[in-house]
Amino acid sequence: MLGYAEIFIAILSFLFLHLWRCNRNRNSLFTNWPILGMLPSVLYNSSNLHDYLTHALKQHGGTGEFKGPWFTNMKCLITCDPLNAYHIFVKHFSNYDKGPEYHEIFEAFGDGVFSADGETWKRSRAVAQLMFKEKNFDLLLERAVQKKAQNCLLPLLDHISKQGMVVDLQDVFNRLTFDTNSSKVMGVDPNSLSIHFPQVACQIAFDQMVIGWLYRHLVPRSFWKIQKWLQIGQEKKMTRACQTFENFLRESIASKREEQTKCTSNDAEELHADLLTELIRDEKSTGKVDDKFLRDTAFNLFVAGRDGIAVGLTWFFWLVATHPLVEAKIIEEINEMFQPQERNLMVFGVKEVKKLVYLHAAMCEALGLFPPLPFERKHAVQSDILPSGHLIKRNEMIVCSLYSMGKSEEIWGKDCLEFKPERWISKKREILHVPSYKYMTFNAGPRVCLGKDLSIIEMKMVASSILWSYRIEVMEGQHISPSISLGLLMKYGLKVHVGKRDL
Ligand code: HEM
Repeated sequence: MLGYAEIFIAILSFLFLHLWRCNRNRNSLFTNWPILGMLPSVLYNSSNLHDYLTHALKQHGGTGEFKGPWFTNMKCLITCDPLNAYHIFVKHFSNYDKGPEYHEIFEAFGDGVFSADGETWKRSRAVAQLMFKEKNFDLLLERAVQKKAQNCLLPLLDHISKQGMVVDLQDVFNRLTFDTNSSKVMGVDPNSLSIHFPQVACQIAFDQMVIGWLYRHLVPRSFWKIQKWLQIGQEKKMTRACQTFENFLRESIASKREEQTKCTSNDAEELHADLLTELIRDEKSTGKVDDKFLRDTAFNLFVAGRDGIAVGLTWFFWLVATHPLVEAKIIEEINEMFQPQERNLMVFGVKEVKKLVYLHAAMCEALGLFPPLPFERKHAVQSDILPSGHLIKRNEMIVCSLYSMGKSEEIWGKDCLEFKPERWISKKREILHVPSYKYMTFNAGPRVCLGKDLSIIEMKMVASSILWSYRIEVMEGQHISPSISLGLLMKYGLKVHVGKRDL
Protein backbone atom coordinates (compact mmCIF):
# COMPACT_ATOMS: atom_id res chain seq x y z
CA MET A 1 0.00 0.00 0.00
CA LEU A 2 1.25 3.47 -0.86
CA GLY A 3 1.41 5.95 1.98
CA TYR A 4 0.36 9.62 1.77
CA ALA A 5 4.02 10.66 1.65
CA GLU A 6 4.68 8.54 -1.46
CA ILE A 7 1.54 9.86 -3.18
CA PHE A 8 2.54 13.41 -2.33
CA ILE A 9 6.07 12.88 -3.68
CA ALA A 10 4.65 11.29 -6.84
CA ILE A 11 2.39 14.27 -7.46
CA LEU A 12 5.25 16.68 -6.82
CA SER A 13 7.51 14.78 -9.21
CA PHE A 14 4.79 14.78 -11.86
CA LEU A 15 4.31 18.54 -11.45
CA PHE A 16 8.03 19.14 -11.57
CA LEU A 17 8.49 17.02 -14.71
CA HIS A 18 5.51 18.61 -16.37
CA LEU A 19 6.71 22.14 -15.61
CA TRP A 20 10.19 21.26 -16.77
CA ARG A 21 8.82 19.89 -20.07
CA CYS A 22 6.55 22.89 -20.55
CA ASN A 23 9.23 25.40 -19.79
CA ARG A 24 11.35 23.74 -22.43
CA ASN A 25 8.61 24.74 -24.86
CA ARG A 26 9.98 28.17 -25.58
CA ASN A 27 6.70 29.18 -27.19
CA SER A 28 4.73 29.15 -23.94
CA LEU A 29 4.13 32.71 -22.76
CA PHE A 30 3.49 31.75 -19.13
CA THR A 31 4.04 28.73 -16.87
CA ASN A 32 1.82 25.93 -18.12
CA TRP A 33 0.42 24.05 -15.11
CA PRO A 34 -1.04 20.55 -15.33
CA ILE A 35 -4.84 20.65 -15.80
CA LEU A 36 -5.07 24.41 -15.19
CA GLY A 37 -2.83 25.44 -18.08
CA MET A 38 -1.73 29.08 -17.88
CA LEU A 39 -4.82 30.20 -15.98
CA PRO A 40 -3.01 30.58 -12.61
CA SER A 41 -0.51 33.05 -14.12
CA VAL A 42 -3.33 35.04 -15.68
CA LEU A 43 -5.36 35.13 -12.46
CA TYR A 44 -2.33 36.01 -10.33
CA ASN A 45 -1.46 38.92 -12.62
CA SER A 46 -5.01 39.96 -13.43
CA SER A 47 -4.55 43.39 -11.80
CA ASN A 48 -2.04 44.38 -14.51
CA LEU A 49 -2.69 41.78 -17.17
CA HIS A 50 -1.92 43.98 -20.18
CA ASP A 51 1.52 45.01 -18.86
CA TYR A 52 2.26 41.46 -17.74
CA LEU A 53 1.43 40.17 -21.22
CA THR A 54 3.50 42.95 -22.82
CA HIS A 55 6.48 41.93 -20.70
CA ALA A 56 6.00 38.22 -21.52
CA LEU A 57 5.72 38.97 -25.25
CA LYS A 58 8.93 40.99 -25.10
CA GLN A 59 10.71 38.07 -23.44
CA HIS A 60 9.49 35.78 -26.25
CA GLY A 61 10.46 37.99 -29.17
CA GLY A 62 6.92 39.28 -29.71
CA THR A 63 4.95 36.03 -30.14
CA GLY A 64 4.01 33.15 -27.87
CA GLU A 65 1.40 30.56 -27.03
CA PHE A 66 -1.40 30.71 -24.48
CA LYS A 67 -3.17 27.61 -23.16
CA GLY A 68 -6.19 27.62 -20.88
CA PRO A 69 -7.29 24.75 -18.59
CA TRP A 70 -7.43 21.44 -20.50
CA PHE A 71 -11.23 21.14 -20.32
CA THR A 72 -11.81 24.56 -21.93
CA ASN A 73 -10.12 24.00 -25.27
CA MET A 74 -8.78 27.56 -24.98
CA LYS A 75 -5.61 27.82 -27.00
CA CYS A 76 -4.25 30.62 -29.09
CA LEU A 77 -1.13 32.30 -30.37
CA ILE A 78 -0.62 35.86 -29.11
CA THR A 79 1.53 38.33 -31.01
CA CYS A 80 2.60 41.97 -31.04
CA ASP A 81 5.10 41.53 -33.86
CA PRO A 82 4.39 44.11 -36.62
CA LEU A 83 5.57 41.70 -39.34
CA ASN A 84 3.05 39.13 -38.14
CA ALA A 85 0.39 41.85 -38.01
CA TYR A 86 1.14 42.82 -41.63
CA HIS A 87 0.99 39.15 -42.66
CA ILE A 88 -2.35 38.49 -40.92
CA PHE A 89 -4.24 41.73 -41.42
CA VAL A 90 -2.92 42.87 -44.80
CA LYS A 91 -0.98 40.41 -46.96
CA HIS A 92 -2.84 37.18 -46.16
CA PHE A 93 -6.07 38.85 -45.08
CA SER A 94 -8.26 36.23 -46.80
CA ASN A 95 -6.78 33.44 -44.63
CA TYR A 96 -7.73 35.16 -41.36
CA ASP A 97 -11.39 35.79 -40.72
CA LYS A 98 -13.45 36.37 -37.58
CA GLY A 99 -14.53 32.73 -37.48
CA PRO A 100 -17.67 30.86 -36.40
CA GLU A 101 -17.10 31.28 -32.65
CA TYR A 102 -16.94 35.06 -33.03
CA HIS A 103 -20.34 35.10 -34.75
CA GLU A 104 -21.84 33.07 -31.91
CA ILE A 105 -20.43 35.34 -29.22
CA PHE A 106 -21.46 38.51 -31.02
CA GLU A 107 -24.75 37.22 -32.45
CA ALA A 108 -26.42 40.57 -31.67
CA PHE A 109 -24.38 42.15 -34.49
CA GLY A 110 -26.48 40.19 -37.03
CA ASP A 111 -25.13 40.52 -40.58
CA GLY A 112 -23.52 43.89 -39.87
CA VAL A 113 -20.02 44.92 -40.91
CA PHE A 114 -18.35 44.29 -37.56
CA SER A 115 -18.81 40.56 -37.18
CA ALA A 116 -19.62 39.34 -40.69
CA ASP A 117 -17.15 37.48 -42.91
CA GLY A 118 -16.94 36.75 -46.65
CA GLU A 119 -19.53 38.12 -49.05
CA THR A 120 -21.86 39.34 -46.26
CA TRP A 121 -19.01 41.44 -44.84
CA LYS A 122 -18.14 42.85 -48.29
CA ARG A 123 -21.74 43.97 -48.83
CA SER A 124 -22.13 45.50 -45.33
CA ARG A 125 -18.79 47.27 -45.57
CA ALA A 126 -19.69 48.69 -48.99
CA VAL A 127 -22.96 50.09 -47.58
CA ALA A 128 -21.22 51.59 -44.54
CA GLN A 129 -18.43 53.04 -46.68
CA LEU A 130 -20.91 54.68 -49.02
CA MET A 131 -22.73 56.23 -46.10
CA PHE A 132 -19.56 57.71 -44.68
CA LYS A 133 -18.59 59.15 -48.06
CA GLU A 134 -21.88 60.35 -49.44
CA LYS A 135 -23.83 61.44 -46.44
CA ASN A 136 -21.56 64.20 -45.23
CA PHE A 137 -21.10 62.28 -42.05
CA ASP A 138 -18.77 64.96 -40.68
CA LEU A 139 -21.55 67.56 -40.75
CA LEU A 140 -23.92 65.17 -39.05
CA LEU A 141 -21.25 64.55 -36.44
CA GLU A 142 -20.51 68.24 -35.98
CA ARG A 143 -24.14 69.03 -35.33
CA ALA A 144 -24.62 66.21 -32.82
CA VAL A 145 -21.39 66.85 -30.91
CA GLN A 146 -21.73 70.65 -30.79
CA LYS A 147 -25.32 70.45 -29.60
CA LYS A 148 -24.54 67.91 -26.88
CA ALA A 149 -21.37 69.65 -25.69
CA GLN A 150 -23.00 73.07 -25.56
CA ASN A 151 -26.26 71.99 -23.96
CA CYS A 152 -25.08 69.26 -21.61
CA LEU A 153 -21.35 68.64 -21.28
CA LEU A 154 -20.10 72.17 -20.61
CA PRO A 155 -23.04 73.11 -18.32
CA LEU A 156 -22.37 69.88 -16.39
CA LEU A 157 -18.66 70.70 -15.98
CA ASP A 158 -19.63 74.24 -14.96
CA HIS A 159 -21.91 72.84 -12.27
CA ILE A 160 -19.21 70.47 -11.02
CA SER A 161 -16.59 73.23 -10.88
CA LYS A 162 -18.94 75.59 -8.99
CA GLN A 163 -19.90 72.91 -6.49
CA GLY A 164 -16.27 71.77 -6.07
CA MET A 165 -17.41 68.20 -6.67
CA VAL A 166 -15.38 65.19 -7.74
CA VAL A 167 -16.65 63.53 -10.92
CA ASP A 168 -15.81 60.30 -12.70
CA LEU A 169 -14.76 61.53 -16.14
CA GLN A 170 -15.03 58.02 -17.57
CA ASP A 171 -18.71 57.93 -16.63
CA VAL A 172 -19.18 61.39 -18.17
CA PHE A 173 -17.61 60.29 -21.48
CA ASN A 174 -19.54 57.02 -21.53
CA ARG A 175 -22.78 58.96 -21.21
CA LEU A 176 -21.70 61.65 -23.66
CA THR A 177 -20.81 59.19 -26.43
CA PHE A 178 -23.90 57.09 -25.75
CA ASP A 179 -26.06 60.17 -26.39
CA THR A 180 -24.11 61.58 -29.34
CA ASN A 181 -23.92 58.19 -31.01
CA SER A 182 -27.65 57.62 -30.58
CA SER A 183 -28.29 61.03 -32.11
CA LYS A 184 -25.97 60.41 -35.06
CA VAL A 185 -27.14 56.90 -35.83
CA MET A 186 -30.76 56.73 -34.63
CA GLY A 187 -31.69 60.39 -34.37
CA VAL A 188 -32.71 59.88 -30.73
CA ASP A 189 -31.00 61.43 -27.71
CA PRO A 190 -31.54 59.21 -24.63
CA ASN A 191 -30.30 62.09 -22.39
CA SER A 192 -28.11 59.95 -20.20
CA LEU A 193 -25.73 62.90 -19.63
CA SER A 194 -27.11 65.40 -17.15
CA ILE A 195 -26.26 66.72 -13.69
CA HIS A 196 -28.51 64.06 -12.17
CA PHE A 197 -26.60 61.18 -13.81
CA PRO A 198 -29.87 59.33 -14.53
CA GLN A 199 -30.20 55.58 -14.91
CA VAL A 200 -31.21 55.15 -18.56
CA ALA A 201 -32.54 51.69 -19.39
CA CYS A 202 -31.07 51.36 -22.89
CA GLN A 203 -27.65 52.57 -21.69
CA ILE A 204 -27.62 50.09 -18.80
CA ALA A 205 -28.72 47.35 -21.20
CA PHE A 206 -25.91 48.21 -23.61
CA ASP A 207 -23.26 48.09 -20.86
CA GLN A 208 -24.70 44.75 -19.71
CA MET A 209 -24.36 43.38 -23.24
CA VAL A 210 -20.68 44.38 -23.29
CA ILE A 211 -20.15 42.49 -19.99
CA GLY A 212 -21.95 39.51 -21.53
CA TRP A 213 -19.66 39.47 -24.58
CA LEU A 214 -16.61 39.51 -22.30
CA TYR A 215 -18.07 36.67 -20.21
CA ARG A 216 -18.47 34.54 -23.35
CA HIS A 217 -14.75 35.00 -24.02
CA LEU A 218 -13.74 33.96 -20.51
CA VAL A 219 -15.76 30.80 -19.92
CA PRO A 220 -15.85 27.66 -22.10
CA ARG A 221 -18.28 27.84 -25.01
CA SER A 222 -20.30 24.83 -23.79
CA PHE A 223 -20.73 26.49 -20.37
CA TRP A 224 -22.29 29.75 -21.58
CA LYS A 225 -24.33 27.84 -24.18
CA ILE A 226 -25.92 25.71 -21.42
CA GLN A 227 -26.51 28.82 -19.32
CA LYS A 228 -28.19 30.45 -22.30
CA TRP A 229 -30.35 27.44 -22.96
CA LEU A 230 -31.39 27.22 -19.28
CA GLN A 231 -31.66 31.02 -19.03
CA ILE A 232 -29.62 31.29 -15.85
CA GLY A 233 -26.76 33.44 -14.53
CA GLN A 234 -24.98 35.88 -16.81
CA GLU A 235 -26.79 34.59 -19.90
CA LYS A 236 -30.16 35.40 -18.38
CA LYS A 237 -28.95 39.00 -17.85
CA MET A 238 -27.64 39.02 -21.42
CA THR A 239 -31.01 37.96 -22.85
CA ARG A 240 -32.81 40.69 -20.89
CA ALA A 241 -30.27 43.32 -21.91
CA CYS A 242 -30.55 42.33 -25.59
CA GLN A 243 -34.34 42.55 -25.39
CA THR A 244 -34.25 46.04 -23.86
CA PHE A 245 -31.75 47.31 -26.43
CA GLU A 246 -33.65 45.59 -29.24
CA ASN A 247 -36.84 47.42 -28.19
CA PHE A 248 -34.92 50.71 -28.26
CA LEU A 249 -33.71 49.97 -31.82
CA ARG A 250 -37.14 48.78 -33.01
CA GLU A 251 -38.90 51.86 -31.62
CA SER A 252 -36.29 54.17 -33.20
CA ILE A 253 -36.73 52.51 -36.61
CA ALA A 254 -40.53 52.61 -36.37
CA SER A 255 -40.56 56.28 -35.40
CA LYS A 256 -38.14 57.20 -38.20
CA ARG A 257 -40.30 55.36 -40.73
CA GLU A 258 -43.38 57.20 -39.47
CA GLU A 259 -41.56 60.53 -39.58
CA GLN A 260 -40.58 59.90 -43.19
CA THR A 261 -44.10 59.05 -44.30
CA LYS A 262 -45.37 62.29 -42.76
CA CYS A 263 -42.58 64.59 -43.88
CA THR A 264 -43.24 67.16 -46.58
CA SER A 265 -40.91 67.71 -49.51
CA ASN A 266 -39.53 70.79 -47.70
CA ASP A 267 -38.61 68.73 -44.64
CA ALA A 268 -37.00 66.16 -46.86
CA GLU A 269 -34.66 68.86 -48.11
CA GLU A 270 -33.13 69.05 -44.65
CA LEU A 271 -29.84 67.27 -44.95
CA HIS A 272 -27.69 65.31 -42.49
CA ALA A 273 -30.50 64.30 -40.14
CA ASP A 274 -29.23 60.95 -38.85
CA LEU A 275 -28.11 57.70 -40.44
CA LEU A 276 -31.42 55.85 -40.10
CA THR A 277 -33.29 58.69 -41.77
CA GLU A 278 -30.70 58.77 -44.56
CA LEU A 279 -31.05 55.02 -45.15
CA ILE A 280 -34.86 55.24 -45.23
CA ARG A 281 -34.74 58.23 -47.59
CA ASP A 282 -32.46 56.23 -49.88
CA GLU A 283 -35.29 53.74 -50.40
CA LYS A 284 -36.67 56.11 -53.02
CA SER A 285 -33.68 55.38 -55.23
CA THR A 286 -32.53 51.94 -54.04
CA GLY A 287 -35.90 50.26 -53.36
CA LYS A 288 -37.35 49.29 -49.97
CA VAL A 289 -34.88 48.05 -47.39
CA ASP A 290 -36.13 45.70 -44.71
CA ASP A 291 -36.07 46.49 -41.01
CA LYS A 292 -33.45 43.80 -40.34
CA PHE A 293 -31.01 45.58 -42.62
CA LEU A 294 -31.74 48.91 -40.89
CA ARG A 295 -31.42 47.26 -37.47
CA ASP A 296 -28.12 45.51 -38.25
CA THR A 297 -26.58 48.63 -39.83
CA ALA A 298 -27.68 50.88 -36.96
CA PHE A 299 -26.54 48.42 -34.28
CA ASN A 300 -23.08 47.94 -35.82
CA LEU A 301 -22.42 51.65 -36.32
CA PHE A 302 -23.70 52.40 -32.84
CA VAL A 303 -21.37 49.87 -31.19
CA ALA A 304 -18.46 50.85 -33.44
CA GLY A 305 -18.51 54.45 -32.36
CA ARG A 306 -19.50 54.30 -28.73
CA ASP A 307 -16.85 52.66 -26.57
CA GLY A 308 -13.80 53.63 -28.63
CA ILE A 309 -14.36 57.35 -28.31
CA ALA A 310 -15.32 57.27 -24.62
CA VAL A 311 -12.35 55.08 -23.65
CA GLY A 312 -9.95 57.08 -25.84
CA LEU A 313 -11.04 60.38 -24.29
CA THR A 314 -10.67 59.04 -20.75
CA TRP A 315 -7.02 57.97 -21.24
CA PHE A 316 -6.28 61.14 -23.19
CA PHE A 317 -7.48 63.34 -20.32
CA TRP A 318 -5.56 61.33 -17.74
CA LEU A 319 -2.37 61.66 -19.80
CA VAL A 320 -2.86 65.38 -20.47
CA ALA A 321 -3.73 66.15 -16.84
CA THR A 322 -0.56 64.38 -15.69
CA HIS A 323 1.64 66.06 -18.34
CA PRO A 324 1.28 69.83 -17.77
CA LEU A 325 3.73 70.67 -20.58
CA VAL A 326 1.56 68.89 -23.13
CA GLU A 327 -1.51 70.65 -21.75
CA ALA A 328 0.21 74.04 -22.05
CA LYS A 329 1.15 73.32 -25.67
CA ILE A 330 -2.44 72.40 -26.54
CA ILE A 331 -3.72 75.67 -25.08
CA GLU A 332 -0.94 77.63 -26.79
CA GLU A 333 -1.88 76.09 -30.14
CA ILE A 334 -5.55 77.06 -29.77
CA ASN A 335 -4.44 80.59 -28.89
CA GLU A 336 -2.15 80.80 -31.90
CA MET A 337 -4.50 79.27 -34.46
CA PHE A 338 -7.63 81.27 -33.79
CA GLN A 339 -8.62 84.91 -33.79
CA PRO A 340 -10.13 86.12 -30.50
CA GLN A 341 -13.69 86.02 -31.94
CA GLU A 342 -13.19 82.41 -33.09
CA ARG A 343 -11.86 81.52 -29.64
CA ASN A 344 -15.17 82.60 -28.15
CA LEU A 345 -16.79 79.56 -29.73
CA MET A 346 -17.64 77.22 -26.92
CA VAL A 347 -17.21 74.13 -29.05
CA PHE A 348 -14.96 74.27 -32.10
CA GLY A 349 -16.33 72.87 -35.35
CA VAL A 350 -14.85 70.29 -37.73
CA LYS A 351 -13.07 72.94 -39.84
CA GLU A 352 -11.48 74.56 -36.78
CA VAL A 353 -10.21 71.40 -35.09
CA LYS A 354 -8.62 70.21 -38.34
CA LYS A 355 -6.12 73.07 -37.88
CA LEU A 356 -4.97 71.78 -34.48
CA VAL A 357 -1.91 69.67 -35.34
CA TYR A 358 -0.43 69.36 -31.86
CA LEU A 359 -3.78 68.28 -30.42
CA HIS A 360 -4.06 65.74 -33.23
CA ALA A 361 -0.61 64.39 -32.37
CA ALA A 362 -1.49 64.19 -28.67
CA MET A 363 -4.64 62.27 -29.55
CA CYS A 364 -2.78 59.77 -31.79
CA GLU A 365 -0.18 59.30 -29.07
CA ALA A 366 -2.79 58.65 -26.35
CA LEU A 367 -4.72 56.26 -28.62
CA GLY A 368 -1.47 54.39 -29.36
CA LEU A 369 -0.42 54.01 -25.72
CA PHE A 370 -3.94 53.04 -24.65
CA PRO A 371 -5.78 51.57 -27.67
CA PRO A 372 -9.51 51.49 -26.81
CA LEU A 373 -9.76 48.00 -28.27
CA PRO A 374 -6.69 46.31 -26.77
CA PHE A 375 -6.97 43.00 -28.64
CA GLU A 376 -7.81 41.85 -32.16
CA ARG A 377 -8.70 38.19 -32.58
CA LYS A 378 -8.54 36.25 -35.83
CA HIS A 379 -9.31 32.70 -36.88
CA ALA A 380 -7.03 30.86 -39.33
CA VAL A 381 -8.96 29.44 -42.29
CA GLN A 382 -5.96 27.31 -43.36
CA SER A 383 -2.67 26.37 -41.65
CA ASP A 384 0.03 28.93 -42.15
CA ILE A 385 3.54 29.90 -41.03
CA LEU A 386 3.93 33.40 -39.68
CA PRO A 387 6.96 35.61 -40.45
CA SER A 388 8.11 34.98 -36.85
CA GLY A 389 8.34 31.27 -37.77
CA HIS A 390 5.34 30.18 -35.68
CA LEU A 391 2.99 27.61 -37.10
CA ILE A 392 -0.69 28.40 -36.91
CA LYS A 393 -2.95 25.43 -37.57
CA ARG A 394 -6.25 25.46 -39.43
CA ASN A 395 -9.12 26.75 -37.22
CA GLU A 396 -6.73 28.00 -34.53
CA MET A 397 -7.13 31.42 -33.01
CA ILE A 398 -4.55 34.18 -33.11
CA VAL A 399 -4.76 37.26 -30.93
CA CYS A 400 -2.92 40.46 -31.70
CA SER A 401 -2.24 42.58 -28.63
CA LEU A 402 -2.68 46.17 -29.80
CA TYR A 403 -1.83 47.30 -26.27
CA SER A 404 1.57 45.59 -26.44
CA MET A 405 2.18 46.99 -29.92
CA GLY A 406 1.53 50.49 -28.57
CA LYS A 407 4.29 49.95 -26.01
CA SER A 408 6.74 48.14 -28.26
CA GLU A 409 10.33 49.38 -28.24
CA GLU A 410 10.84 47.74 -31.63
CA ILE A 411 8.16 49.99 -33.16
CA TRP A 412 8.44 53.23 -31.16
CA GLY A 413 12.02 53.21 -29.89
CA LYS A 414 13.54 53.46 -26.41
CA ASP A 415 11.08 56.15 -25.27
CA CYS A 416 8.10 53.92 -26.19
CA LEU A 417 6.47 54.26 -22.76
CA GLU A 418 6.60 58.07 -22.70
CA PHE A 419 3.63 60.26 -23.63
CA LYS A 420 5.31 62.23 -26.40
CA PRO A 421 3.02 63.85 -29.01
CA GLU A 422 6.12 65.34 -30.68
CA ARG A 423 6.96 61.94 -32.20
CA TRP A 424 3.94 62.38 -34.50
CA ILE A 425 4.91 65.78 -35.91
CA SER A 426 7.20 66.35 -38.93
CA LYS A 427 9.57 69.29 -39.39
CA LYS A 428 6.92 70.84 -41.67
CA ARG A 429 4.50 70.67 -38.76
CA GLU A 430 2.40 67.95 -40.34
CA ILE A 431 1.25 64.67 -38.86
CA LEU A 432 3.68 61.89 -39.75
CA HIS A 433 2.30 58.81 -41.43
CA VAL A 434 2.78 55.59 -39.48
CA PRO A 435 1.76 52.38 -41.33
CA SER A 436 -1.38 50.93 -39.83
CA TYR A 437 0.23 47.52 -39.19
CA LYS A 438 2.55 49.30 -36.75
CA TYR A 439 -0.08 51.65 -35.33
CA MET A 440 -2.86 49.09 -35.01
CA THR A 441 -5.26 51.14 -32.85
CA PHE A 442 -7.72 51.38 -35.75
CA ASN A 443 -6.92 47.96 -37.21
CA ALA A 444 -5.09 47.45 -40.52
CA GLY A 445 -5.73 46.15 -44.02
CA PRO A 446 -9.10 45.74 -45.74
CA ARG A 447 -10.92 45.79 -42.37
CA VAL A 448 -9.37 49.02 -41.18
CA CYS A 449 -11.76 51.12 -39.05
CA LEU A 450 -14.16 53.16 -41.17
CA GLY A 451 -14.55 55.79 -38.48
CA LYS A 452 -10.86 56.55 -37.88
CA ASP A 453 -10.71 60.13 -39.17
CA LEU A 454 -14.14 61.03 -37.84
CA SER A 455 -13.32 59.65 -34.38
CA ILE A 456 -10.22 61.78 -34.11
CA ILE A 457 -12.20 64.84 -35.21
CA GLU A 458 -14.93 64.14 -32.66
CA MET A 459 -12.42 63.56 -29.88
CA LYS A 460 -10.59 66.77 -30.80
CA MET A 461 -13.88 68.71 -30.69
CA VAL A 462 -14.69 67.41 -27.21
CA ALA A 463 -11.13 67.74 -25.88
CA SER A 464 -10.54 71.27 -27.17
CA SER A 465 -13.87 72.52 -25.85
CA ILE A 466 -13.15 71.13 -22.38
CA LEU A 467 -9.48 72.14 -22.19
CA TRP A 468 -10.18 75.64 -23.49
CA SER A 469 -12.61 76.41 -20.68
CA TYR A 470 -11.62 74.07 -17.83
CA ARG A 471 -8.64 72.72 -16.00
CA ILE A 472 -8.92 69.02 -15.20
CA GLU A 473 -7.10 67.87 -12.09
CA VAL A 474 -6.80 64.16 -11.36
CA MET A 475 -7.82 63.30 -7.78
CA GLU A 476 -4.76 62.23 -5.84
CA GLY A 477 -4.28 58.72 -4.48
CA GLN A 478 -6.48 56.86 -6.94
CA HIS A 479 -5.22 53.75 -8.64
CA ILE A 480 -5.28 54.01 -12.42
CA SER A 481 -5.20 50.73 -14.30
CA PRO A 482 -7.05 49.09 -17.18
CA SER A 483 -9.83 46.70 -16.34
CA ILE A 484 -10.20 43.28 -17.89
CA SER A 485 -12.83 44.13 -20.45
CA LEU A 486 -13.27 44.11 -24.21
CA GLY A 487 -12.60 47.84 -24.30
CA LEU A 488 -9.69 49.32 -22.35
CA LEU A 489 -11.85 50.92 -19.65
CA MET A 490 -10.21 52.24 -16.49
CA LYS A 491 -10.90 49.77 -13.71
CA TYR A 492 -11.97 52.32 -11.09
CA GLY A 493 -12.91 55.17 -13.42
CA LEU A 494 -11.11 58.53 -13.53
CA LYS A 495 -12.01 60.79 -10.61
CA VAL A 496 -11.21 64.43 -11.26
CA HIS A 497 -11.73 67.96 -9.94
CA VAL A 498 -12.82 70.52 -12.50
CA GLY A 499 -11.80 74.19 -12.33
CA LYS A 500 -12.59 77.14 -14.61
CA ARG A 501 -9.55 78.07 -16.71
CA ASP A 502 -8.40 81.70 -16.50
CA LEU A 503 -6.97 82.79 -19.80
C1 HEM B 1 -11.41 55.98 -31.00
C2 HEM B 1 -12.40 55.41 -31.62
C3 HEM B 1 -12.31 54.15 -32.43
C4 HEM B 1 -11.37 53.15 -32.40
C5 HEM B 1 -10.13 53.05 -31.53
C6 HEM B 1 -11.76 52.17 -33.39
C7 HEM B 1 -11.07 50.99 -33.65
C8 HEM B 1 -11.51 50.01 -34.50
C9 HEM B 1 -10.93 48.70 -34.61
C10 HEM B 1 -9.72 48.19 -33.83
C11 HEM B 1 -11.66 48.01 -35.53
C12 HEM B 1 -11.49 46.55 -35.91
C13 HEM B 1 -12.45 45.75 -35.07
C14 HEM B 1 -12.47 44.30 -35.39
O1 HEM B 1 -12.18 43.89 -36.51
O2 HEM B 1 -12.78 43.52 -34.48
C15 HEM B 1 -12.69 48.90 -36.01
C16 HEM B 1 -13.61 48.55 -36.96
C17 HEM B 1 -14.60 49.39 -37.38
N1 HEM B 1 -14.84 50.67 -36.96
FE1 HEM B 1 -13.81 51.69 -35.57
N2 HEM B 1 -12.91 52.59 -34.00
C18 HEM B 1 -13.28 53.79 -33.45
C19 HEM B 1 -14.39 54.54 -33.76
C20 HEM B 1 -15.24 54.27 -34.79
C21 HEM B 1 -16.34 55.10 -35.18
C22 HEM B 1 -16.74 56.43 -34.53
C23 HEM B 1 -16.95 54.48 -36.21
C24 HEM B 1 -18.14 54.90 -36.99
C25 HEM B 1 -19.23 55.39 -36.56
C26 HEM B 1 -16.23 53.26 -36.48
C27 HEM B 1 -16.54 52.36 -37.46
C28 HEM B 1 -15.95 51.13 -37.62
C29 HEM B 1 -16.44 50.11 -38.51
C30 HEM B 1 -17.65 50.21 -39.41
C31 HEM B 1 -15.59 49.01 -38.37
C32 HEM B 1 -15.69 47.65 -39.05
C33 HEM B 1 -14.76 47.59 -40.22
C34 HEM B 1 -14.77 46.21 -40.87
O3 HEM B 1 -14.77 45.19 -40.19
O4 HEM B 1 -14.78 46.20 -42.10
N3 HEM B 1 -15.19 53.16 -35.60
N4 HEM B 1 -12.58 50.11 -35.36
